[in-house]
Amino acid sequence: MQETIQNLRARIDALNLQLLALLSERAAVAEEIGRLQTALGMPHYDPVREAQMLEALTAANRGPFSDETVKGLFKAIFQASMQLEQESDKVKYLTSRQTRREDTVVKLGDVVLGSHHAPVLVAGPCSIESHEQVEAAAAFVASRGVKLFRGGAFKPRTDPYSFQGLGEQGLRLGREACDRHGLLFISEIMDACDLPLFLEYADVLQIGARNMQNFTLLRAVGRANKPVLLKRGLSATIEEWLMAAEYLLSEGNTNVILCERGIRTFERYTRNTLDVSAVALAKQETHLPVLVDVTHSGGRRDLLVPLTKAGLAVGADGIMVEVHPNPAVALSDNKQQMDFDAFDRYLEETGYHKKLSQKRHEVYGF
Ligand SMILES: O=C(O)C(=O)C[C@]1(C(=O)O)C=C[C@@H](O)C=C1
Repeated sequence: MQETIQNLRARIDALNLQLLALLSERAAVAEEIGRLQTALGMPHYDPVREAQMLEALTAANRGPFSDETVKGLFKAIFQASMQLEQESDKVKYLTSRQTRREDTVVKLGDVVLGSHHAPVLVAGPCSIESHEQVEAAAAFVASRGVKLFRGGAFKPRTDPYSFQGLGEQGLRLGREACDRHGLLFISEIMDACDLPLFLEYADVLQIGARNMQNFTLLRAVGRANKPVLLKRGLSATIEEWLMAAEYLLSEGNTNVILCERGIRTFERYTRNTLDVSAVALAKQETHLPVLVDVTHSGGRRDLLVPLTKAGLAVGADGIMVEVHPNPAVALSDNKQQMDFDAFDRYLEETGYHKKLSQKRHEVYGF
C-alpha cells in the first residue's frame, strides 16, 4: 500500500514538472503578446479573449474537475500572465539594484568608495574664504590621513546679502591647496553654465540639497565626465532623491555618490534630522555609494560623533564633515564647523584614524 502511494507520488512529481514546463512556455508566449500590445498601445487585459478561452476549455472538459474548478484554475493562470506583462512594462531604473545587483564602486584617485571598501572621510571648510584659510585647512586634514577635501566656492545662501563664495577664485584656491597636499577636491556647482570651470578645477562635482531637483543642472552634470556627489534635498522624499540620481545616470554618468544630509522636520533641537532609514534604504534600493553629511544633519558639533557612528552603522560608505581653522570667524556655518583640536578629538572618538586605513569588515564585521 505504502509502496503504491510512493509510486503514485513519483508520477505526480513528474506531472508537476511537465505542468511547470508547459506553464513556463505559456508564460513566454503571453509575454511576447504583452510586448506587442505595449508597442501597439493596447491594454493587456482582454476579458473577451479570456471568456473565449474559458468557453473552449469547459467545452473540452471531460472531468474529473468541474467546469467551475477548471475556470478557477485558468483564471489564476490568466492573472499570472497579466502580472508578467505589466511587470515588463515597468521602467528599468538605472539606479535600481534590480537593474544592477553589484555595488557601484567609485574610484577617486587612489580612494575607492563603496562596497566592501573602508569608509571614506570627506573633510574641509564650508566655504573657501582665502588662501590662508584653505591652505591651513587642507594642510591639516591631509596631515590626518584625509584624502577627500570639500570646500564651497559658489554658495547657495538663504540670505542674498550673506557671503556668496569666492566663485572662480575660490575654485582656483581650492584646487591649488589640494594639489599642494595630495587631496581630491569636491565643490558644489550651482549652475550648469559654470561646468567648464568645475571641469577644470574640481575632482568631484557636488550637487547641493537646494539644487537636487534642478533638472537642467542634473542633465548637464550627467553628461560630464566627472564623479558627482548628489545631496538629498531639504524636504525631498527618498524616491525624489533617487529619481534625481536617475537623471545623472540616464545621461551616462555612472560615478554617482548619494549623500544624506538631514531633512527638515518639526524638530528644533537640531538644524535637520538625520534620516538613517534613508541611508539604509538607499543602500538597499540602489547600487550606489552613500555618504552622510553629519555637519548639516544635526547642525550641532556635539552630535558629530554619534551621527557618524549611526551613519556608518546603517551602511554608509563614508562621512562628510566641516573643518575650519577658526570656525568663530567663518563666513558661513560658523556654529557647526570643527576647529583642528575638535577634529582630532572627532577622529579619536569615531575611530576614524583607524577606519581610514581599514577594510569595511575589519571595522564593522560586516
Ligand atoms: O491573449 C492576450 O492578449 C494575452 O495577453 C494573454 C492572456 C493569457 O494569459 O492567455 C493574458 C491576459 C489577457 O487578459 C488575456 C489573455
